[in-house]
Amino acid sequence: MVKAVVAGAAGGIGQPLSLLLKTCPLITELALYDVVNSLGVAADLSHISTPAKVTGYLPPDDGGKKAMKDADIIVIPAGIPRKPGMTRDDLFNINAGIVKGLIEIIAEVAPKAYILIISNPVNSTVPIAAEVLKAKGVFNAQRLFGVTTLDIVRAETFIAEASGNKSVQSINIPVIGGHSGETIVPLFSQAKPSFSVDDEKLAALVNRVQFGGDEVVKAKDGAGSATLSMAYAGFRFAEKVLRAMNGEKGIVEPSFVYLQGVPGGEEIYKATGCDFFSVPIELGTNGAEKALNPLTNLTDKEQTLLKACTEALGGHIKKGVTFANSAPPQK
Ligand SMILES: NC(=O)c1ccc[n+]([C@@H]2O[C@H](COP(=O)([O-])OP(=O)(O)OC[C@H]3O[C@@H](n4cnc5c(N)ncnc54)[C@H](O)[C@@H]3O)[C@@H](O)[C@H]2O)c1
Ligand SMILES: O=C(O)C[C@H](O)C(=O)O
Repeated sequence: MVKAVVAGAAGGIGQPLSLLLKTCPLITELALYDVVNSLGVAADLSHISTPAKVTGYLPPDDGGKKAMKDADIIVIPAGIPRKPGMTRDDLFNINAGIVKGLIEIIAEVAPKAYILIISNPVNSTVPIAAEVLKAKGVFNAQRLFGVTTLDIVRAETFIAEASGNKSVQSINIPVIGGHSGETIVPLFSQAKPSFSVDDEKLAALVNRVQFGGDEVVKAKDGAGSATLSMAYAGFRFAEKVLRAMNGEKGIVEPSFVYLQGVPGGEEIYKATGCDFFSVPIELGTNGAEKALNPLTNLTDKEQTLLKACTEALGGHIKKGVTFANSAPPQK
């Protein structure tokens, strides 16, 4: 029996993500929580002929607690998205409180759940979640993930386009660091299969992965940010976590984790000085079982990207930690 929850299920990401989760045979119960419209989304999805039993919850009568009670995996895309001209950090003032409130509920009613955070700014919301769970005495770094899969999905797509590789799904590329602008570090030198483009094209590819989110925000012109590609990416990561929970071996995907709480993460922490960092993670029945070190054999250009990443990321992490430890409990 596997209970999955989407918190923010009625939103632009939440709806297609819930649809994809409803199609996943590994899930037996799918609880949809939102402050609006979740009952309608749940009724709609409940007619689909797949095993997961779908239920919807709103805040009244402790709906959040009921939705998340004893969940095995909780995916969080709750919060406001960017409009043109905004940075992800501009979302902090609203989304920090939303994530803090949801994690407070999870700490109480589903302390063992795997938590996958999509809400931006991921570089700060994941540290907020960790601090809240620590304060409640239920933090398990192996079960807390910032979802950075969209950066990997973009890198795979853009390489396939640039190199003319027709089998995009065979491409593997680590993207490490954080999830915003210069904190996103695609390691094209470690792409499999390897590929080669001139320096100018490589710089353009790096830039496109780092600022791919802006491309969508601009095209949507005030109507939000990436939702469909994010739902795909969020499902891809959640499904890998579920398959690993189910005993499948050899599943690796980068994710933004608390390095010192994941085996193998300590040496990456020492090299970057960042408590939280996205690196390839080996997933298993205990969640993040091993952080794989991608920092050996970086090219000079990647070293430069890494320096810019760690300089910015440290501040984002600190902002989240400070907020978590100073804001009062959320209602
Ligand atoms: N990690 C990534 O790669 C990535 C990619 C795309 C978007 N995002 C982020 O995901 C978030 C959601 O984006 P979206 O386009 O789906 O936004 P959206 O506004 O369409 O949906 C957000 C949903 O969250 C709900 N919500 C708000 N407060 C809530 C609460 N306390 N509890 C439960 N639900 C609540 C809203 O009612 C809404 O339905 C944004 O912060 C966005 O920046 C992250
Ligand atoms: O760009 C955004 O604000 C949403 C998301 O983080 C993305 O990368 O598409």
